[in-house]
This record gives sequence, C-alpha cells and structure tokens, in this order.
Amino acid sequence: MSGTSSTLHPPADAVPPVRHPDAPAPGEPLGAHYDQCFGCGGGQPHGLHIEARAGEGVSVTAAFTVRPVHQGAPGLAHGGVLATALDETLGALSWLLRTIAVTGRLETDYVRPVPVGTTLHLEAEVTAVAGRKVYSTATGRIGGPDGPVAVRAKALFIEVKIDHFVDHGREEEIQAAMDDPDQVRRARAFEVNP
Ligand SMILES: CCCCCCCC(=O)SCCNC(=O)CCNC(=O)[C@H](O)C(C)(C)COP(=O)(O)OP(=O)(O)OC[C@H]1O[C@@H](n2cnc3c(N)ncnc32)[C@H](O)[C@@H]1OP(=O)(O)O
Repeated sequence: MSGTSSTLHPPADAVPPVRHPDAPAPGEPLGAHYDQCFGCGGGQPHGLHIEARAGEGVSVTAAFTVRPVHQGAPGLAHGGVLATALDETLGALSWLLRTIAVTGRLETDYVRPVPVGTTLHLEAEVTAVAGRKVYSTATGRIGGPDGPVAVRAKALFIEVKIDHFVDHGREEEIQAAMDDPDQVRRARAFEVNP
C-alpha cells in the first residue's frame, strides 16, 4: 500500500464533478481525440490503441491489450506504457466534462505484473473539481473487468484553452491538425463548454 502526495487531495473548496449535458451516453465509444495520439490514435502503429467508452456519471471504461512492442522485461508490459494507459484513460474523462485538460500530476501504483497478451480493463472517474483543477482516479484490472487490480493511479489534470496546443505544439503537426476538418470538429466540441 502506498501514500498519495498532498497535491492530489482535493482542497476544501472542491466540488463534485458535473456531467456535461451533451456528454456521450453511457456505453458510447469515445473514439480517438487525435489520430496520432500514442494512447488512442489509430495512426500510431506501436501505440496503445486504447478504446474508451463513456460510463455513468463522470466516468469512463477502456481496454488496452499489451503487445510485444510494449514490453519492459521479457514477456511483461513496460511500467511507463502502463502509466500511459492510465493517463490516456484519465484523459478521456474530458469528454464527460467537455473541458480540455492536460495531466499535471500522475501517481501510479503497480500492484501486479501485466504479461504480454493481457487485456487491461481500465476504469476512471473524476472525484472532484476545484476551479481549473480536475481530480481523478483510475484502475486497471486483469483477467476481466472484475479481475484483480494490476495498476491504479491518482491524477490532477489542469484545464487549458485550445491555445495551449497551438502555442506549444510543433508547427507541422498543429498545421496538419488545423487542416483536418475532423480534428477541428473534435476540438470545437470541447471549446463550446459554457
Ligand atoms: C486533449 C486531451 C489529451 C489527453 C492526453 C492524455 C493526457 C496527457 O498526457 S496531457 C500531456 C502531458 N501534460 C503536459 O504536457 C502538461 C505540461 N504542463 C503544463 O503545460 C502546465 O504546467 C499546466 C498547463 C499543467 C499548468 O500550467 P498553468 O496553466 O500555468 O497553471 P498553474 O497556474 O501553474 O497551475 C494551476 C493550478 O494547478 C496546480 N498545478 C499545476 N501543475 C501541478 C502539478 N504538477 N502538481 C500539483 N499541482 C499542480 C497549481 O498549483 C495551481 O493551483 P492553484 O490554482 O490552487 O494555485
């Protein structure tokens, strides 16, 4: 058992998360937020290809199957890849809040080794919101959605404007994203948050 750093404890003025009225219905696939995303994009051959679905409240479920390219030790998933799976699943919670947020802090517990070929069944939920700060937790189970926990995480995501990506991303990828009508549509879905 491990502790959690104090910055991952919501402050006294934090409030429960509110599911956006236009959030995808429970069970609905969320799709990739960006085709070139290492976590969810279909355009990354060695990526995790995580498929997330909306859950009840402000929660999501997702699945990630570990492939040989994801190894750390022989036959076992790399810890950084597992952290990516947790991070990506937590990031998908933005679809439920309809805000754009990036990972500020991610703390991960590795409870069981995850062999190649295993499907990691992931769940994540927002636990509290304080201004731009979004507090969330995630678990990854093996052997089925109700199987034993192999990894878990607590995270603090920080809400940002779309300018965060335009200002900091490399020019060629930003331009390609802006030229892609599907990408612009996905970004706008978040920007209209009241
Ligand atoms: C589109 C969705 C994609 C999802 C993909 C999966 C998720 C990802 O992997 S995102 C990529 C990884 N993350 C990043 O690259 C983020 C890099 N960091 C940054 O850009 C900035 O530090 C950023 C935006 C997080 C915060 O900067 P800024 O907007 O200036 O906010 P700032 O004023 O410093 O902080 C806001 C609050 O958050 C807190 N905070 C910020 N970072 C942290 C942190 N690491 N730990 C604890 N608290 C933090 C601050 O203390 C502050 O709290 P308060 O309001 O109480 O004073």
